[in-house]
Amino acid sequence: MLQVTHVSKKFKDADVLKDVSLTVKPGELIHIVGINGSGKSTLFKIITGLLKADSGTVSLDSGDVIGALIENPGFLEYETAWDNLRFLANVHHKFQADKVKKLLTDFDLDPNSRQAIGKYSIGMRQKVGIVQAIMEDQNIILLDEPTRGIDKKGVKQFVDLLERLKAEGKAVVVASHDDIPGLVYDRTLTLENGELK
Ligand SMILES: Nc1ncnc2c1ncn2[C@@H]1O[C@H](COP(=O)(O)OP(=O)(O)OP(=O)(O)O)[C@@H](O)[C@H]1O
Repeated sequence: MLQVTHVSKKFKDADVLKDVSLTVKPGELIHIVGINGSGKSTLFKIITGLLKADSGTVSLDSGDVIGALIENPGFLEYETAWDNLRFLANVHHKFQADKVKKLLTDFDLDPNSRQAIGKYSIGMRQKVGIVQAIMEDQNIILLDEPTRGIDKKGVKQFVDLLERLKAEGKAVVVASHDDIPGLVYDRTLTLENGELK
């Protein structure tokens, strides 16, 4: 279980997050809606430890592992999607080839492609970014504008994927500025003027 308690963050004089609290339980699918610049990425960066909050806490249960797609996923541009995913998972000694193959194929990406990821379209990169956020059986998954650049068929595949994750008891938080067609959430919260309600 993820618990964000009274988190605040300022950049210079701007209050980006003001006393934000959020609890995410296993199997929950949560939507955080907010316009560009409302602080969605900042919140995810604080949850993952990339940024430090000015005050407040983030806590996880023992055994919780966070997977995240934040902003534009960074990859080794001259390497293939497969080699990028293998590299990332090997950092944790957890590369599951069969699983990665299935996740890529489910998104109409070719696991055997020799194309460098630098030549992928934005939507294709997003798909690989989503795969890296879940391929190690992470149980708390944070996805920032996950469907950016993804076509209609890919969005449907994404919705199916989230339903499967939910059925497996994974918690997913999707941050986006608009609705993702077909996606039904357990809860929708709005991030506005630094407040999450
Ligand atoms: N490192 C930083 N230093 C200064 N200001 C920052 C920094 N990171 C973010 N900001 C500012 O904080 C605000 C929130 O940014 P953030 O990226 O969290 O918004 P967002 O909701 O994710 O936006 P988008 O939907 O455009 O990705 C913005 O005004 C941004 O300019």
